[in-house]
Amino acid sequence: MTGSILIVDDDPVQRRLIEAAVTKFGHTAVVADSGEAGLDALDGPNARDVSVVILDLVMPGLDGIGVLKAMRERGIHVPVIVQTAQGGIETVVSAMRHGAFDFVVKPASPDRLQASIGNALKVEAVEGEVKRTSRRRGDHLTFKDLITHSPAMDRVIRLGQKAAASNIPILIEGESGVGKELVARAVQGSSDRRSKPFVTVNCGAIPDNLVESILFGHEKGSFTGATEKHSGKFVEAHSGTLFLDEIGDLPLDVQVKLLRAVQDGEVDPVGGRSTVRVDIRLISATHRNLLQQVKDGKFREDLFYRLNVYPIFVPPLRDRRDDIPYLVDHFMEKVAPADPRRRLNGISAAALAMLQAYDWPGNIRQLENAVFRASVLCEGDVLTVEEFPQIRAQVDGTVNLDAHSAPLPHALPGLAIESRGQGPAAEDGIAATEFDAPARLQPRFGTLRALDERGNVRALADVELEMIKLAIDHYNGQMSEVARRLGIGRSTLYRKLKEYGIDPETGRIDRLAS
Ligand SMILES: Nc1ncnc2c1ncn2[C@@H]1O[C@H](COP(=O)(O)OP(=O)(O)OP(=O)(O)O)[C@@H](O)[C@H]1O
Repeated sequence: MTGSILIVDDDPVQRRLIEAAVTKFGHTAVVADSGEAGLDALDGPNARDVSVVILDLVMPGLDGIGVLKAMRERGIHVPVIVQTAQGGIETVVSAMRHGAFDFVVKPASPDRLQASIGNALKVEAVEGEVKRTSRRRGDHLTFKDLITHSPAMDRVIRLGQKAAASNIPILIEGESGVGKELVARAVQGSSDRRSKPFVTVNCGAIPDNLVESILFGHEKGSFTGATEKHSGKFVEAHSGTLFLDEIGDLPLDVQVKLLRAVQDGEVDPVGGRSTVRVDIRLISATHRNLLQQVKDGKFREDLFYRLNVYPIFVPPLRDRRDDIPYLVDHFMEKVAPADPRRRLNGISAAALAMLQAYDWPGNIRQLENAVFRASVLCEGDVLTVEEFPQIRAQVDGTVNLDAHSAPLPHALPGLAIESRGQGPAAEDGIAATEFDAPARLQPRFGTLRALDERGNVRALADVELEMIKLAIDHYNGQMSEVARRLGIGRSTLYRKLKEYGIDPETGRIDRLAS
């Protein structure tokens, strides 16, 4: 299988090396010398038909993570193979969280690169088919489309259903990839506005100087580049729902205008002489702590209270691990080929235990990508730990996978594991009656991995980072105790936390390593 491969790297030597390798494998190479040029090749007027992207992580200007984010915001689903000089686990996590398909450490061996491109092309081919099939379902999502069996999500569904019956502004909070947009769509799909427009704006993805015109519209000639009149997202969403994602990223001056639009139901297009009345249902979402943003002077307090009339918090996947088997089944089903003979029979108990033990920093989006990739690349008839190499690399050593190599004795209700399509229950389409949840594995606390995913000794900095996180967890965030036990001063500890981007409150990494 061959395709057109976009190579995004600021280093000319590296670019040429990859280009030569890609061409040798029989693919067509397209090169871009910056993140911006890479995006341009994928989107907009210069867009080319690209099947796979090979992306450098560290670049001046728009870096690799920035490109991954922008691709997601713009709905570009081309598989991305990330390459970087660092092979630290945090870098892998960061790239995978942002939707990277695979990860190679520079200098990548030709074999590794070829295998990775081959896999990406396979996934790309199936993904196109899945997109076409799922689009047929139409746009009306309801709360029934949310796959969940966890009490933590009951509250979300209850609040969402109630909100759907009114026009009250909703603020959906939760980490990236937890399903905030899905909840917003379910609210719209369960409301009277279901057949009206649902307009999404990702406030974090728009350049600051264009936010105002994109939201409120502009008149022709109102600024350089405004060659046509543009109605703006508020007007587009008239009579329907406007979903403002990443609202915490909105610049302060635009917040003033948003407040007026929310309060008075009127917008002022840039360069326009008159105001335009709009009737919209507003749903905002953020992965940030908006209240903290208010305290830090980054978000207007008056706007916060206007938006936060009805808050809904969507919990991270690690707080609802019971959903994982159901989600895995759902995502496997989504990519399953129509031909029943080519379908997978399920997932092994060990693989499921591993997925349940993992923390999923990229939440459901990351799980969806992992299952998708695993299903397409699986050569057997059951998904095993081998099909989740990136997750395995992170869980290995903290979870005893061998203890879970035996098949699961029973299926979950409505979910067959390692026995799909076999046995009387499955044949009847009836699930096993006895609920025998797969054993939940907790990582063995106090264990640090010494080797990386390629079997080499891990860098000291990575081990140090993990050790600090473990200590914070172990001593419940008591920083004096953490510093004392690690044998360093408090100021050294705080300096290290800053260096690694660890939030002293939570012990979690805020900054993305690259
Ligand atoms: N409960 C669920 N059942 C099935 N699929 C889900 C569920 N929650 C999320 N997903 C899927 O996970 C992916 C991420 O969800 P979504 O885009 O809604 O997350 P988000 O919180 O809005 O992310 P971000 O903050 O990055 O915008 C989507 O493909 C979505 O369909």
